[in-house]
Amino acid sequence: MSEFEDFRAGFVSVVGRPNAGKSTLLNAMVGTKIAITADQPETTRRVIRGIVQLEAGQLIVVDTPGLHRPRTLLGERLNDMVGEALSDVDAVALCMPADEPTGPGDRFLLDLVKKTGAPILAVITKMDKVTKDALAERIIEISQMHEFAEIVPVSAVAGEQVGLLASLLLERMPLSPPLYPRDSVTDETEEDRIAELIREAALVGVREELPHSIAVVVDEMEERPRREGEPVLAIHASLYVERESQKGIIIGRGGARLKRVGRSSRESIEAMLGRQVYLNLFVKVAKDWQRDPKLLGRLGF
Ligand SMILES: Nc1nc2c(ncn2[C@@H]2O[C@H](COP(=O)(O)OP(=O)(O)OP(=O)(O)O)[C@@H](O)[C@H]2O)c(=O)[nH]1
Repeated sequence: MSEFEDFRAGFVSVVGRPNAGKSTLLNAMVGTKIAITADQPETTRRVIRGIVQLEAGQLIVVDTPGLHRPRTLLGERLNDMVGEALSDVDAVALCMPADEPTGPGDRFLLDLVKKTGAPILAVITKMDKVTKDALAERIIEISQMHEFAEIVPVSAVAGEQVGLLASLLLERMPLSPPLYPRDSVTDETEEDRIAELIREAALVGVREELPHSIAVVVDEMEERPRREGEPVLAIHASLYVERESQKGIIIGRGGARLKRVGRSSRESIEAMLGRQVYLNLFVKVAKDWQRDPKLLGRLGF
């Protein structure tokens, strides 16, 4: 009998309108921080795979950028990524918040994911935000939308029913040996994850169009020997904005804001890597990068 005879492994697409709680759910399922979260909608830019390692199998979770009407080339690319993320999945988790009624965005997404032919599980996110009665009503409302494979209320923040959701998804995965090493949590590179942590820190408290103008690239990482103890990891990263005026906002009076961003991203990078790092952040202007195909490519889109 082979080691993985009853093992299941497959791909799950997590979809939902902006701010539905997809990234928080993904992090809770994986058990570590893979996707960054923020209060502003449309924080998620790239398709991130988180790998949920379970006793009896592996869920490769694809996090999709919130669907929205494309206004820029970046917007169009994001929507293309949603299409790619949806092809060839074994199950879809359609996230809808408990504290907001069903809207046209949810129905649009439902029609889109129906085309995959994969089982669709309705996930009612943020259940901690509503009363039991309100949740019961929301379940009824969602059950009338479509014949879902399951309707699962969860709270990623409180960790409620996240494990149940994972096992309901796993039941729908094909029998397969592990698709990724048993100890990996993502297929993102370390550089990408570091850049995302810096972007997350830079997003705190910024408003209007600025969040979409920020991109982060890790330029270089080097081991720096020290006279005593372990070497320190030096990270050089560039934080791009689209206009000179935005540079001032990011840097802040006397560099105070940039210092805060540097400190908090260094702390989260150290927590992720479990070691001390030295972070060197540069703020640069890449004029209108969201509309410039060459710059988009260079910034990793
Ligand atoms: N109370 C509560 N808040 C939650 C829960 N899950 C997510 N949130 C909050 O909802 C907001 C949006 O969460 P995200 O996970 O970034 O949402 P998203 O769907 O990935 O958003 P996009 O990147 O816009 O697609 C954040 O402020 C989260 O803290 C939950 O279970 N309970």
